[in-house]
Amino acid sequence: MTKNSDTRVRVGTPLKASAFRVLFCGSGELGKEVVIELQRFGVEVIAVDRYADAPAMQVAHRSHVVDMLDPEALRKVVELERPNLIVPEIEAIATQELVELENEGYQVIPTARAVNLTMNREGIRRLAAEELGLPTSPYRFAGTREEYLQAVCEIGFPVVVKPVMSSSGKGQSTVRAEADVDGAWEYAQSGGRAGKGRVIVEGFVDFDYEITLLTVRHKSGVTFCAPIGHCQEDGDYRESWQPQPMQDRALERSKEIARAVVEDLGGYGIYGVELFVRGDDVWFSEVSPRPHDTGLVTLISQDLSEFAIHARAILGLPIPGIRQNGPSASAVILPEGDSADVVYEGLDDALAKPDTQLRLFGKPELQGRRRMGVALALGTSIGEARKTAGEAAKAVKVSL
Ligand SMILES: Nc1ncnc2c1ncn2[C@@H]1O[C@H](COP(=O)(O)OP(=O)(O)OP(=O)(O)O)[C@@H](O)[C@H]1O
Ligand SMILES: NCC(=O)N[C@@H]1O[C@H](COP(=O)([O-])[O-])[C@@H](O)[C@H]1O
Ligand SMILES: [Mg+2]
Repeated sequence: MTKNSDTRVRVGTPLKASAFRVLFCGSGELGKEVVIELQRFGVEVIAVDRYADAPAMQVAHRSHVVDMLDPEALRKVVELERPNLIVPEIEAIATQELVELENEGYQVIPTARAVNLTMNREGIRRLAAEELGLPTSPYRFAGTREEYLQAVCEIGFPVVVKPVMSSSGKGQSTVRAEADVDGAWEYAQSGGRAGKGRVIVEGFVDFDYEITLLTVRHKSGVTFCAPIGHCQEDGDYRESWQPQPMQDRALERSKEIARAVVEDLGGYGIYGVELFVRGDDVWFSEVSPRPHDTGLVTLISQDLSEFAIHARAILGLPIPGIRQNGPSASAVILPEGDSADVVYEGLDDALAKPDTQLRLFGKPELQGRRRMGVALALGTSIGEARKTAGEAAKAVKVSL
């Protein structure tokens, strides 16, 4: 796919000289769905991750196993493949190297700066709170145990402690009393996606509910999806639903905050803007410069899923409208154990009801607790959709 002088998109043929090549840094479940959407446009896709047979690798044209936190290794694979677009899919990447590559002419989605700032909680939090003046939880950063203890003391219980580079709740804990303080530091040092390092200590926001506002920057402007409500345990999402009922004022405020963030970060693509809501008050929490896990619900809740939207936006294609299909929900399949050959049963029970779908990600290994799939459902109400999705997820039996 190339741009004519009038910027209209032209489609080439994968694996030929005319191919439009997209390289994914990170090849998990979210990338897998975007790869499928790009394949539908005849794009040539290269999937990269830290381990072999990652979900997106299974649907890409080819793949590479690379330590993406190693700048030299990352550069080597980019220079080998010379992609038209580089699409970061996970936060644990040597993002400074992406900045360099962008300076040399590579195009990073949505922009290397957006990826660099959001991969690290310090970058995005300082931008949102200190430069854009958006409301956030109170926070401190700490690089040593002493700084950490000082930060907890200044903010006061309860606090949420997270490694600056982590996601899906890895290394995250809530500290409610003195007895939890040491454990939270140790967990943050061992549980992040990039090893030991700095942490953020956040004051606990006592919200009524939290949302992800999927916000897409595309060639014709900014478009919002209906708000997605979700519930999290141990910092990781368990269930999401759309649309989250909201007062007009809170939704307007959410859109204002999301617009301010994505307009500053720029580029084309979907962003998952995470917000806490209490009454009419809205706090910015964080933002993913790519599809969001809670947005898996859009595989059933919208005519264009967040993955289809991302594919269109990054290719410079129009997104004239997004149809919402009514009350919908997703529930994760989150087994725990150890296996290098997981088997799934009960799919027939899970899919027995109409308006129910499943995705099994095909992850090659389970070590500890890992999201391996998701159940999706439509309903006549959010409550019904959540119940159906939850039952479908439970019906899937995982044997190790
Ligand atoms: N300051 C806070 N006050 C109250 N709850 C919080 C706070 N920070 C985080 N949480 C809760 O923990 C969840 C996960 O936090 P956060 O989004 O920062 O972590 P994450 O590891 O980046 O997760 P993900 O990658 O799934 O988005 C939030 O969705 C929210 O439910
Ligand atoms: N909250 C971020 C998120 O959901 N990211 C998704 O999880 C994958 C990593 O999964 P893994 O830890 O099971 O390898 C990532 O590659 C991405 O698809
Ligand atoms: Mg989050």
